[in-house]
Amino acid sequence: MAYDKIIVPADGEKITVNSDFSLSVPNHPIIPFIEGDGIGIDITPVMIKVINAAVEKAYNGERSIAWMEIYAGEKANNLYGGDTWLPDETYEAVKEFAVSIKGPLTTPVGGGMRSLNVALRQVLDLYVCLRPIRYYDGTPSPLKRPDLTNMVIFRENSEDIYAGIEWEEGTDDVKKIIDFLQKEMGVTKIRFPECSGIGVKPVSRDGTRRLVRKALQYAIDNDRSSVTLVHKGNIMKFTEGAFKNWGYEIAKEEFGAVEIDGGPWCRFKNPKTGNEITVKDSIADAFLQQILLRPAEYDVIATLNLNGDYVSDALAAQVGGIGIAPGANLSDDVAMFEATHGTAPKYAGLDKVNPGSLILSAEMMLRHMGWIEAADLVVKAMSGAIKAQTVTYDFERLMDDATLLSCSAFGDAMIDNM
Ligand SMILES: NC(=O)C1=CN([C@@H]2O[C@H](COP(=O)(O)OP(=O)(O)OC[C@H]3O[C@@H](n4cnc5c(N)ncnc54)[C@H](OP(=O)(O)O)[C@@H]3O)[C@@H](O)[C@H]2O)C=CC1
Ligand SMILES: O=C(O)CCC(=O)C(=O)O
Ligand SMILES: [Mg+2]
Repeated sequence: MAYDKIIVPADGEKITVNSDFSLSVPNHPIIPFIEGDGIGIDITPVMIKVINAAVEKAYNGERSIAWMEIYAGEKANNLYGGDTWLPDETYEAVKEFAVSIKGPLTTPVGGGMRSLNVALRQVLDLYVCLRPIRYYDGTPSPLKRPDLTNMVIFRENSEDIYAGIEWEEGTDDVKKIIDFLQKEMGVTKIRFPECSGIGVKPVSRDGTRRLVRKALQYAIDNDRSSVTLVHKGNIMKFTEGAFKNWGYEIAKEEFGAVEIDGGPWCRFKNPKTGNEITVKDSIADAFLQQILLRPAEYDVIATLNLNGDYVSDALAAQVGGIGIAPGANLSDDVAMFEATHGTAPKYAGLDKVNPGSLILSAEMMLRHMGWIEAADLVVKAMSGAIKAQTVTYDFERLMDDATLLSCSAFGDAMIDNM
């Protein structure tokens, strides 16, 4: 495809996706990246420097990444003009090059444009938001035993209230919807119909099944002991409650799970290891206290979009905060990696924040590409820098004798620890 503002590096090659969705990764793959708004300007260059160092060290120069900048958010609007926050060619590049990484993008609250982050996920149908949560020794945490938190979140990424179907209070449209609900659907429980906004929450059987299928398969491939379906199905019966039912349904239908003690919990044998995998569920409010009090009882988590958003930041806090919380947005053939945190605007351009979340997202990207040796070096570097207590402000303020580093100096400390 011919691009307008995107410059495709001449010294790189495309990653291709095979018919079984495995990747063919050349030695010099082109990886598109979005710098991101706010602290994107601080963390993205540091991520690139650390990843380049890990790849160079792991493969002695035989492999390298050809980074290709693509645009979204403020930078896209400045470059393309005409209110272009997410150019079509950005979507095209993410699809064409199969593996990419992005910094955070700003979303205004209460009005203005809808989330660019969500748009990327929905337009490209990146239906899994994968967010692993693990503890690095020496990281400051509010828990006595943060090492017991080791979970992997599968957050549904394409539906739920993130579909953005809502009508603003006071508009003709919301009046029409409220009229319809009252007159045609027999709804009597809108407490203040004259001054309500209305939102719609679509949750589907197909959307749930494809997400839970990925979570169950992940548990098999990684020899994990349980998958917990997190929902608020006691209140939202036909969306969150249905998510729970459809989750159990696919575990039984496709993975051969059988109910334990009359259900609904069920269990199946991991076909690769012979170990048991328990499929269980938890109501979201209780789950949020369970993960603090009994984290060891939870492993792989499958949940809806909004719950997954809340649970991601909450779990990240247990093991050091969103400064080191990585993630990926995945379809069957496209992978876009991104940090769990946002643009943290008050810190933008200060060379202050923790680049760890984006660097660990890139670590997931290397693993996805099969560049395991480089990924392992990134993990070693992160562990080493934290153990040496050479850390950014977010950790330093919670540690006794740590050395405070800037964002870029932390990247250098990681490289020193490879
Ligand atoms: N995927 C994405 O692109 C996302 C985008 N957003 C968007 O980002 C904007 C800001 O959102 P906001 O709610 O403030 O959430 P943020 O995640 O941007 O920041 C909240 C707080 O988290 C801490 N934090 C965030 N990033 C880091 C980091 N790299 N290192 C250390 N600490 C960090 C800071 O805490 P402290 O103040 O204690 O130092 C910060 O004030 C909004 O427009 C939102 O929509 C939000 C989430 C994801
Ligand atoms: O899109 C946004 O602005 C917020 C997204 C978010 O919080 C997340 O993906 O965790
Ligand atoms: Mg979030």
